[in-house]
Amino acid sequence: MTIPKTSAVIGSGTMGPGIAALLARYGSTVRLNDISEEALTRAETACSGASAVLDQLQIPTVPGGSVSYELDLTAALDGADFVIEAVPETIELKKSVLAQIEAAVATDVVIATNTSGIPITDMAASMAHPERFIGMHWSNPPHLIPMIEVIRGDQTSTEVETALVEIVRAFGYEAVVEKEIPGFIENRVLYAIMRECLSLLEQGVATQEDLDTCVKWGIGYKLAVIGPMRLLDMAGLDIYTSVSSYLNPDLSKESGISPLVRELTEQNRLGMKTEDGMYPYGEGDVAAKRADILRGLVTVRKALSEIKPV
Ligand SMILES: NC(=O)c1ccc[n+]([C@@H]2O[C@H](COP(=O)([O-])OP(=O)(O)OC[C@H]3O[C@@H](n4cnc5c(N)ncnc54)[C@H](O)[C@@H]3O)[C@@H](O)[C@H]2O)c1
Ligand SMILES: Cc1ncc(CO)c(C(=O)O)c1O
Repeated sequence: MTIPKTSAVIGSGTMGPGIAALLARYGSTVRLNDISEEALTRAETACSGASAVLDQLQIPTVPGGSVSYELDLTAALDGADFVIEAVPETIELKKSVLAQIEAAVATDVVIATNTSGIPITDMAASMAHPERFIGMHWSNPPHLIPMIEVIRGDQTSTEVETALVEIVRAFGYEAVVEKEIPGFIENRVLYAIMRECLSLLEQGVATQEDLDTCVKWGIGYKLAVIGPMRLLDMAGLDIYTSVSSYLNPDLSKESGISPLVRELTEQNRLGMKTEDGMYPYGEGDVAAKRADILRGLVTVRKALSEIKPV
């Protein structure tokens, strides 16, 4: 299966609209569903914005694609060849939505979940046809970040995995999770980085600004061109052995929530969504930062697409 003729995206919050816009760009007829009419209204603006970004990336429009906004789940799923679930990250809700989806589609329709890290096998436990269920973990913003993790559950069929990899390759890069583990690959690496950064901040080793500068212009810049495994070869495994022998025992072993994040969350200082978090945001700052982030991601994506993979 390359790009499915008819797709349904269930959940139209942060992730759903960008996913829908990308599938439509590649020619799929997409129905975007949500329980909230307000979310669907916002989604129209979000999809237009995502489509404009795809224009900036000069992603060609495959004829026939579209996004429609459907409050009724059954109508959204009617005739769908492919379904992506993108509702909030609680397994109980996801299981409930998956049951509703299964009741409305043919038994061979591939159902993918955009979960950030809940084991696929656990989610599939209550499904009638778990063989057609698979993890498809997009990264935010989904229409810009071309890497998508593909995660089998214990009962996911090989055919479904192959079909999903083919879909991802039509517009991006797949990273196949060979052994199911919470957080898969991307978020385990990201959360290890976040844990260490938060630990350094809490210890007073660095400020937010210097942490961001160090990671962006030191590690992030380098890792955008050289993956960590290639970097090991470039640095030399002997260097890694020497440094990790004293450094690994000293890295953060925080197994709970960062005390600083817990404190900020309890104060409802959640970040851009509350205009205060790791950084304060004045009037208009959030919209400006989001625009700067999009511009930066487009510029870097264009540059990366012009270099020979290392
Ligand atoms: N936000 C991210 O950075 C990100 C990145 C990758 C993956 N994810 C994962 O994607 C999923 C969605 O995340 P999000 O950030 O878009 O969440 P979100 O809270 O922004 O959006 C979820 C949407 O689902 C809707 N919804 C709730 N119950 C529903 C139902 N029964 N049927 C239909 N819609 C329903 C909500 O109204 C909301 O609009 C989660 O599993 C999350 O972990 C999030
Ligand atoms: C902090 C954080 N947590 C989860 C995800 C995706 O599952 C992201 C992301 O996609 O950027 C993230 O930043």
